[in-house]
Amino acid sequence: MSAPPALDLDVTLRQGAFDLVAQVTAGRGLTVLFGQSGSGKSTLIDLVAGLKRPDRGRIAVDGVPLVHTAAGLWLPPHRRRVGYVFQEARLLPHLTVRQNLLYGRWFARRHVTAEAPTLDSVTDLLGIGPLLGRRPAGLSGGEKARVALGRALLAAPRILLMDEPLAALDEARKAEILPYLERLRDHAGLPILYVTHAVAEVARLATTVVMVDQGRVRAVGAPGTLWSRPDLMDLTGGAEAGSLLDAVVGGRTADGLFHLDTAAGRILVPHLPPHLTSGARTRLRIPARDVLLSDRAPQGLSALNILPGIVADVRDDADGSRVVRLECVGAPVLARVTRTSADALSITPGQPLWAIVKAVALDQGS
Ligand SMILES: Nc1ncnc2c1ncn2[C@@H]1O[C@H](COP(=O)(O)OP(=O)(O)OP(=O)(O)O)[C@@H](O)[C@H]1O
Repeated sequence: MSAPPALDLDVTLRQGAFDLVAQVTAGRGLTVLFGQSGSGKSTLIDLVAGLKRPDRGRIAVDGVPLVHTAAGLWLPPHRRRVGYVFQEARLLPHLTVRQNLLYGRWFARRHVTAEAPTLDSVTDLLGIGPLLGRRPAGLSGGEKARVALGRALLAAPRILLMDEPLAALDEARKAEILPYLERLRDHAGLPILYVTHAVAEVARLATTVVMVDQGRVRAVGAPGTLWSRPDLMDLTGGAEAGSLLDAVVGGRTADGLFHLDTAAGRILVPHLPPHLTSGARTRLRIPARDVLLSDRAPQGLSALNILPGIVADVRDDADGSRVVRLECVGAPVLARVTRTSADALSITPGQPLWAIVKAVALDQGS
């Protein structure tokens, strides 16, 4: 028998004028709930945590039912074994970091198994050993966030819920936390449901994305797939929209450029953040407005990255431009061009074109 999904949710809820009808099945790894303000992301998290009750439906985590309205089942929050990390750390100010961490463990005392994380393993994973004797008031925002994460992990949850955990931090603190979130995703063996508005966090962290729109789930899939769908551009970023490509860091060219191998072809970049060494996996963003199109193989251009492809979709965008989805070998690349340029190339599905990539964004890590 195959393992049950990490999260299986099928609920309806009416709160005030807002109507939520959602079905979400998430596997392991980190699932991002992405959508505009007021679309229902926090409500979904609160339903899993038990802070809200659905009018109808069921929620199960790792095959364990938490809610099943038809069967009269509703587990209260403290019996769900769900770890919730809020935007603000909510540490207990009179306790040291060690005592705050063990406070999380105290709640889990009845279900701590041999596999449950220990104080040492969590301290190592999050790099908070040097903070153990300190009190929250003296910690930076990033340090507090890591302690709050540690406390949630020590409660041995079945799933970790994170509602915009980085929103209150400045860019430097965000960059400090992101590598720990990656380690958590890759090594803690715990499904994570993560709310964010930030495409940079999706690019860096998401295994799967659930697009939430006005109380409905509009699409579910890998970030690269969803960010290349022109029909989702109203949610994926409008003018800022672009493709997300999975990449593996390769070697360097004779003149010092770094290779990034993607399914769409090899991309060359002049710089890489230091944590991206050969063999590392990353995701790069190619803004659609930074892609030019040509109907013949460009010659004598200074651009480094030219990807051949076939037009899969072309549509008008609200701002008067045209968005073209090009299938480049094994991955799609979006280009935003003016209608005049699109007409000059008479772009139609099936046509071969070359994408000239002017800029590639790599999210900086530590
Ligand atoms: N207790 C409540 N009573 C009535 N309406 C509510 C209640 N809680 C939330 N809402 C409404 O439900 C909708 C969804 O809210 P929710 O907080 O889930 O959105 P969100 O996608 O998380 O938004 P944001 O990104 O701004 O945090 C909003 O229109 C909100 O005003």
